[in-house]
Amino acid sequence: MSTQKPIKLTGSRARPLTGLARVAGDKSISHRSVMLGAVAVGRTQVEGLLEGDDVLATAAACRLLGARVEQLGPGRWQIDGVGLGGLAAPDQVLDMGNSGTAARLLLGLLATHELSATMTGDASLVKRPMGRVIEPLSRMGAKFTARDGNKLPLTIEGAVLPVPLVYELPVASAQVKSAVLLAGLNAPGATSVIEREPTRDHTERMLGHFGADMRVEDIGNGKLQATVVGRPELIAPKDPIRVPADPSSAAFPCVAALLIEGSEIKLPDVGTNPRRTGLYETLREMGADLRFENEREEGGEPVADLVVRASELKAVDVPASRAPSMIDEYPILAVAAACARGTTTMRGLAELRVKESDRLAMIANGLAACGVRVESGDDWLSITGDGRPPAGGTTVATAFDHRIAMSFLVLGQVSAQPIAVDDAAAIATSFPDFVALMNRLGGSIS
Ligand SMILES: O=C(O)C1=C[C@@H](OP(=O)(O)O)[C@@H](O)[C@H](O)C1
Ligand SMILES: C=C(OP(=O)(O)O)C(=O)O
Repeated sequence: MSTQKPIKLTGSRARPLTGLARVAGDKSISHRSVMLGAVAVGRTQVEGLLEGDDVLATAAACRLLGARVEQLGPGRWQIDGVGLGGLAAPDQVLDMGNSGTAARLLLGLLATHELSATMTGDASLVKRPMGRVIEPLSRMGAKFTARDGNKLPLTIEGAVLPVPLVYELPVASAQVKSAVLLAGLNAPGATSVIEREPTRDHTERMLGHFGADMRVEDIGNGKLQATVVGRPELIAPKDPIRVPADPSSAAFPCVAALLIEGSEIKLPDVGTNPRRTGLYETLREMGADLRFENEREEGGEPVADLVVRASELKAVDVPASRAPSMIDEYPILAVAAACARGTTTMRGLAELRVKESDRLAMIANGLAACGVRVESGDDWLSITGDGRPPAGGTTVATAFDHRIAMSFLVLGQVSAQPIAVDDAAAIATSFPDFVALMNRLGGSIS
């Protein structure tokens, strides 16, 4: 949570959104390109890197660990790697800010480097569970001293003799999967992660792109096993990595355009990795007029241009099995559901409770304050709309959560009365250009 002065912003009834919306680079892919660049041999070039606070925290940490990480121009970065095993002990605490991805993935890399480092984060990150990575990484030989045993700040001592691991994920988490695979990079032999519910696979794809011996197999019973063979020659790719626009960020202008009558927008170069597109599938089921055009592949990731037209939405049941492919999109889906006709039920949401805020509670309380009928349980939400936007006319608490802030600013642009958010500063963690982009399209956030 920021120590800076809160930034209060208000979303008010907007004109139809039109035009081209270039959305910021994918956060997950940006973190990974900097981290893999830092441990590869040679110079990794990146285009379209997300320059949000979360990724800048990864860049700063990789510098403290000895890699050269430089910005050449807007979105254009280069990383001179130290080679696998070459990370150096940092002479300062690694501050991962608000970013769970930065903290957990970096702990993976550090776990098999013979060094000691202390890591912390902001008031939100220090509340989030780290036991989920401490447990497997300890089995690989790393040692941890953590506040309350499983929270930041913590000190990690990387393994002197790393042990490879076969690990079945107890929770559907790409961050835990990635932490174990990244630790496996500098362990002898093969390290595998087994998952029952497929989570985003950017680490697997990018490891392949850097030349690692990486394979993913279907091992039956609905399980996938991702295996990396340790101590590969990890080589900086010849061509720059082009980071697609983030489908999780594109979700906000997309839902705004669906809800604001008369809108039609185009979002170029959006990542369409099927492990990330659950929201778009759900919106289509709700009757959304959205289509992906010009589908292609760039740097091992599928991308397309997303065209969205205002649509009348109807309620749907969102199955728990879809949660991993849209885990960050429930706040904005809840906004769409509040304006749809009927009762939308979303299940399998337990993980929402351990994000930047308890998102399940923040969505339920925020929508109720805006006049929406909401019910919730431990891991589910149901939202009833009558096909028209709700009353609004309130200030919603965000708990320094970027996705909560952006979601309610979208709702404020369609609700009968404006909706303010108490602090929009966190938006800079993932989508620094959000307010300017929305207003350029015809939105009304000030
Ligand atoms: O691996 C990643 O880049 C991410 C994985 C997800 O977290 P979990 O692994 O905790 O589900 C997601 O919520 C986060 O925004 C980014
Ligand atoms: C959960 C998120 O990120 P992280 O876990 O990296 O903080 C998010 O961006 O919604």
